Amino acid sequence: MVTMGELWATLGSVVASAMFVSTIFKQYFPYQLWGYIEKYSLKFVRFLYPYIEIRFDEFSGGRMQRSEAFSAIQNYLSTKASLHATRFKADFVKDSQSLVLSMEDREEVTDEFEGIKVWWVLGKTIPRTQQFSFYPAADEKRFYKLTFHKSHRELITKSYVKHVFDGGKAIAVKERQRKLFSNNPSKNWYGWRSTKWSHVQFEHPATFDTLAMETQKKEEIKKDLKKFREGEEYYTKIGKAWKRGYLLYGPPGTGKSTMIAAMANYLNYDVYDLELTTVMDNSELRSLLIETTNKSIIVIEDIDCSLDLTGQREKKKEKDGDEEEKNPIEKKMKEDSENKASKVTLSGLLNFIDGLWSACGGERLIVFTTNYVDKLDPALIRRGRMDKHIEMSYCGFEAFKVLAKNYLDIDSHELFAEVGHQLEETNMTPADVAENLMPKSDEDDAETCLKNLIEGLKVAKEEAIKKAEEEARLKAEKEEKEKEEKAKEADSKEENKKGDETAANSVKENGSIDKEVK
Ligand SMILES: Nc1ncnc2c1ncn2[C@@H]1O[C@H](COP(=O)(O)OP(=O)(O)OP(=O)(O)O)[C@@H](O)[C@H]1O
Ligand SMILES: [Mg+2]
Repeated sequence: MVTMGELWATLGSVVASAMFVSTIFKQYFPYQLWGYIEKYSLKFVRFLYPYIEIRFDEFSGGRMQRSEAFSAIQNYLSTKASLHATRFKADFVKDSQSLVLSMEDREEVTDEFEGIKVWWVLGKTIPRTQQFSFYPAADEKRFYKLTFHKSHRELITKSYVKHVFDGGKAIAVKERQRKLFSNNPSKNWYGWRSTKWSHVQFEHPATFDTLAMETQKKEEIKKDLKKFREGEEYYTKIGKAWKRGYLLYGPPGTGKSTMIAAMANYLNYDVYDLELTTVMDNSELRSLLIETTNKSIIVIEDIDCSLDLTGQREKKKEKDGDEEEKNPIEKKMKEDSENKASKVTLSGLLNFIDGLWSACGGERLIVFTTNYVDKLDPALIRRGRMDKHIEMSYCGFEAFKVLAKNYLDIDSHELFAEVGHQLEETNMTPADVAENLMPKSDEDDAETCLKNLIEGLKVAKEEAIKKAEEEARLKAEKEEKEKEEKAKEADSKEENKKGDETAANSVKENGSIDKEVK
């Protein structure tokens, strides 16, 4: 079989002869004939070299954006290169567990598609300008060159190239290291290499298997997520942006943050942890959200604390208004501190969730968490914005069984019945159950841990009873006070009434005396 090297050697001699012939022609033939000669010599070369070349540059659109095609080809060829090439660049990905080999510069890789052979070469061009550069590598322009026989033009340009892109993208999804992004304060957004989001590798061990929750509820959430992930066509069909809002609510320690991690692991998505208190205003919020990538979960934790959802800021300003004129220096200081505080508003957030943001990109989940669902504005959590509401509640027996399996590696035990009975009577968060179940030393076995939990549940129950009694006492006291106050009020009203009547009577009497006098 002819290799590309041999082909080039043949071509080299043909080109040399052609150049020699062309020099002779230029000397002895008139200028008008050159056009014809060039045309026919090109045809001749094409006849001798029946191959087509396609070049895929690394950067398209200036140097700003790395070409998607280049990355896809790189991924696709990383699997082929390990079979054919002899020189590689090696890299570890995914926690140093798998080695990725990619082609070295100018290395040739052959591939076959439906019995047709094609050649790939990684090339680079170095600019000829003699400029001094701090980053010489940044001036190089790399590209992949695909060569194939011209008789397969149709098949290669349509089917094969698509096959390579799809294959490359699938590998990227599989090999991708997921990231946890946090937003930078806007004062750090500008300057060399600064970004709006910083990231670290996302490596949270939580999964739906380890999440303590009723099985039925868990399955429902998993199905919902799966439907979303595979729903590109469906969302296009119904004319809706490919986004979905989740609201997780429940007391602290019931697993809201853990659920987000499990979701990200299940979907294989990146996580953007959006800290709203460092976002100055709605336009900053917009530019942050626009920079998020697809296949991601955007998380806003404790939404009730990060946003002024009750309009209290407005009220506070009104109250301060009276004092403004009294102390101008204080007023200025107050203004400065207010200017520094976040001015993201509910309407800004809402506009973005279902307004403009819908137009850019898809495949994004937005998850809000709160401990107090009642505090949230109904406008924020209506379906369409927050499509799915999930209540994370106190630990039930099913959730306990998951924790027992996670922490003690047991599916059943004679003490389970007692734990179940106690859980029915006491509200304990999965976080507290987990803490009680965790072995505190090497000597602690499953039985000791379960006994600890039962003890913990009993204590919690007693405390809850005491708290309820205390609350009832306070309530009764308050009611008693209110009653007394009402009685007092009624008394004073009665007295006032009586006073008024006496006065009216005396006026009447005076009037009749006056008449008599007349
Ligand atoms: N449902 C659960 N399943 C498994 N582990 C849980 C669950 N709930 C809580 N935990 C454990 O408790 C810890 C705290 O839970 P998590 O941070 O998810 O609670 P949260 O609901 O986000 O609380 P907060 O409202 O305070 O943010 C977790 O690290 C996890 O180990
Ligand atoms: Mg949390």
